[in-house]
Amino acid sequence: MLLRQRFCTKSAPKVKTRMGTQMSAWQIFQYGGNEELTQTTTARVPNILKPTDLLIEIHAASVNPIDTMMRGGYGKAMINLLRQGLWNQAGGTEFPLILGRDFSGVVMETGKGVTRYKPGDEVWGAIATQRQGTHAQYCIVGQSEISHKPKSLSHIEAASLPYVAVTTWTALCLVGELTQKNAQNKRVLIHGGAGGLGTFAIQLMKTWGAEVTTTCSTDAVGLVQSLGADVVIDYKTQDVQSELQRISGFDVVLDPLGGKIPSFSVDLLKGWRNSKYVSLVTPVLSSTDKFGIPLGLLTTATNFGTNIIRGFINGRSYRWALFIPNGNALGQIAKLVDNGKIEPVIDKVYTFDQVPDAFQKVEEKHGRGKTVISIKDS
Ligand SMILES: NC(=O)C1=CN([C@@H]2O[C@H](COP(=O)(O)OP(=O)(O)OC[C@H]3O[C@@H](n4cnc5c(N)ncnc54)[C@H](OP(=O)(O)O)[C@@H]3O)[C@@H](O)[C@H]2O)C=CC1
Repeated sequence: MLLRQRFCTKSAPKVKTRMGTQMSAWQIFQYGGNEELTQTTTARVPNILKPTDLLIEIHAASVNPIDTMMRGGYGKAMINLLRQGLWNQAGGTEFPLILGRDFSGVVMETGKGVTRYKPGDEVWGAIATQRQGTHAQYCIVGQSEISHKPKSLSHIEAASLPYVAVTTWTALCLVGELTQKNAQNKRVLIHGGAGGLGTFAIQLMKTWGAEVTTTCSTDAVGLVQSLGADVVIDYKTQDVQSELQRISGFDVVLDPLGGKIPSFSVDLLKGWRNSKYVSLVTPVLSSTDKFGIPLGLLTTATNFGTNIIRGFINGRSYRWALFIPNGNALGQIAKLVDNGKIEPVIDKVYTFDQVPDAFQKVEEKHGRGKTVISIKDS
């Protein structure tokens, strides 16, 4: 495990114009398993289509559970609906599809409406699901999806954070309504503390003065304690239900694991105290895949409504959160990183040729921090 391991930061290359019309990338041509991942050196370098878009040279990217799920077709009904606009502009189609949702890299070209960045700037970002992904030499991003990268991190270190950081921000801050000002002494339960998302969420909450309880396996207890977790429950050796019920009364519960979290978790919240259970496993994408968009949305709304009513009955609130690109949040997180408040936790770094191995690792679902792909320096 590379906790805060230092990698050389290379100075930004001289940027004048795009390097060529073809690039290396990992693509899929149909949904399926790892065997669908195809490496090419002749993918088309994407074009800037909107004035607020930028062309990025990617130095490093991470692999997230969403990449392995999208490889299998998860969310395709909704994501393809969102992609229609891009297809109309670029004349593209669903395949070949490049996976990968975050990156650290360098700005190569900017659209006319880009005001905050210029060629040569080092940036990081987590991009919308309908865009072509970041497991490639270049990608197109919108200026609202990125910020300047933390100066204190190498590209490999930086690439480990954007997707999990922005998702955590959405879940705990936008949906869970925690802020730097009000989080002090709040009691927060973070399930799955050893994974990519958990390792970031623990650090953010500790930086803001919350009291953090987390669950993880035996071998990860030391890791989550080193990140600041106040109470650690080892779900392999301890009775999670009785331990959590003993200390219950949480202001916010973050549930990234959905069905793996026992239903009693909702009852661990403080009653009648504006407490919130935030789940990162929403049925919206799986329901629309299964039933089509109208019926899938209806099923989701019914499910959501049931949980809201349940929340009203006991004064607690049940909410879902989804990744939403957020360059402003990344800018604030970059400052926390440069101030030494948050550190990247990297499980393993793979070369660009080893992308299928990186997918396999993430698919095993036993992350201890993040899985990163080195692209520029591979
Ligand atoms: N809605 C959204 O937009 C998003 C949702 N997510 C969700 O968050 C989940 C986690 O993401 P991420 O952290 O990146 O994934 P990782 O694969 O990095 O981590 C998953 C972690 O969960 C732990 N875990 C599994 N079961 C339990 C359990 N019963 N109790 C405690 N810990 C457990 C694993 O540890 P161990 O090896 O000990 O089992 C592992 O450390 C994803 O699977 C996805 O469902 C993530 C990002 C966006």
